[in-house]
Amino acid sequence: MTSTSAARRPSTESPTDPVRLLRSWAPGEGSWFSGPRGAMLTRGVRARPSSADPDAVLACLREVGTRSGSPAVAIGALPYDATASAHLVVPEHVERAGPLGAVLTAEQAHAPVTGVARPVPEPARYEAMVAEALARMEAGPLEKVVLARTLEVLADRPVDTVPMLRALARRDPRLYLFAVDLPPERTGTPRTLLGASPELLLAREGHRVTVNPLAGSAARSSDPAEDRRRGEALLASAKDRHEHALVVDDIVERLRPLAVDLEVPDGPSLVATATLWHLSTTLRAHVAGTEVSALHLAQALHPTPAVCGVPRADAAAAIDEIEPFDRGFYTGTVGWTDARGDGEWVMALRCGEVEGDRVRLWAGAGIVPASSPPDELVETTVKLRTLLDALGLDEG
Ligand SMILES: C=C(O[C@H]1C=CC=C(C(=O)O)[C@@H]1O)C(=O)O
Repeated sequence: MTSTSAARRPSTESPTDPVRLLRSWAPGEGSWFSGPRGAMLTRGVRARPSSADPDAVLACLREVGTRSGSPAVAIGALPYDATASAHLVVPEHVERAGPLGAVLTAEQAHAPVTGVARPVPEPARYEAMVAEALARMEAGPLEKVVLARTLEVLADRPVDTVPMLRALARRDPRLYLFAVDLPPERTGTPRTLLGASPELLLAREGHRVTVNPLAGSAARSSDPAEDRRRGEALLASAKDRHEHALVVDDIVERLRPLAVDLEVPDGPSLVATATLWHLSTTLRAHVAGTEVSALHLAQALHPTPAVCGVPRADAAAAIDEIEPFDRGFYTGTVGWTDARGDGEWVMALRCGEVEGDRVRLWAGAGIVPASSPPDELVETTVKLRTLLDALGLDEG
């Protein structure tokens, strides 16, 4: 563990206005995380855990807590590839508030970003990637794989992440909104991972554990009757229910050795974001003691088949071989964990990495034998809109 100056005292955690809190987020100064359980703004760096190993993080949090006399939190992001470097910090200040709710609707839209967005791979190549995954499924043990594509945006000026986060909050404040400073990669330019994810990997509150996988998606419609029809069709779709069940089964198998009283609903239900319907299952369980922290549980589940596939090793190999880019933190997990073992970790989806005038956006789709390449391309295009709209860019 490395420590930085403790010149500023940590704030005590007090109830506060979530909108005021959101408006005080500034890139380079700390991180933002919010969802249905509340919002968190952090500032400064008190310590950096030496690794993302959950025991090392818990030990670091307990040491910082003892030294500072107040409960410590670690916040950050873990990459898709568990062998790549995680980014976790123990902030100097943590301020919490209730959920954002529908409170930013009156806020002014910001000036759109202008620039060019280059798809990597090209859309036709993405369809070929899906076709290749389908061929692998016919030939071998692969049952499901999530394949992604990216948009590389080059803006005509440095991109301001403050209005982007506010735009995400305005559009759908109930999602998991995050903005995490990442260590600079090129020429010291600050990097921010920013997103509006609908998917909770795991929350631990005391002994209670909640897991909420999503898999199976359909684009929404502006016509209410058609919108409802699409939601109902998704709920009835054998292809999407299968894609979803593979995720739930994998989570149940990995959670069972770590938790008790596991409750698994009989079937999925529908949830909606501004652009998509998803199949959703909320699983609940209990864990004993603080030794199995939210971070332990998140790492035990990650990467679920909502972002990787089944069997995991075959899907990971297919992703490695078929996708022409490094996922970085996309399809990793973003969140926080504290010294009591509580925490929330969400899937890093509907997100982008902003670095000066460059933004990289990602979106993926779960491929199962009944998938069709053009439909999966459309699904990724709809998913990319979340961040494109936050940027104010038309391309997609
Ligand atoms: C991989 C993504 O979504 C996952 C989460 C929800 C639904 C999904 C789907 O229907 O394919 C994906 O598994 C993404 O948004 O980039």
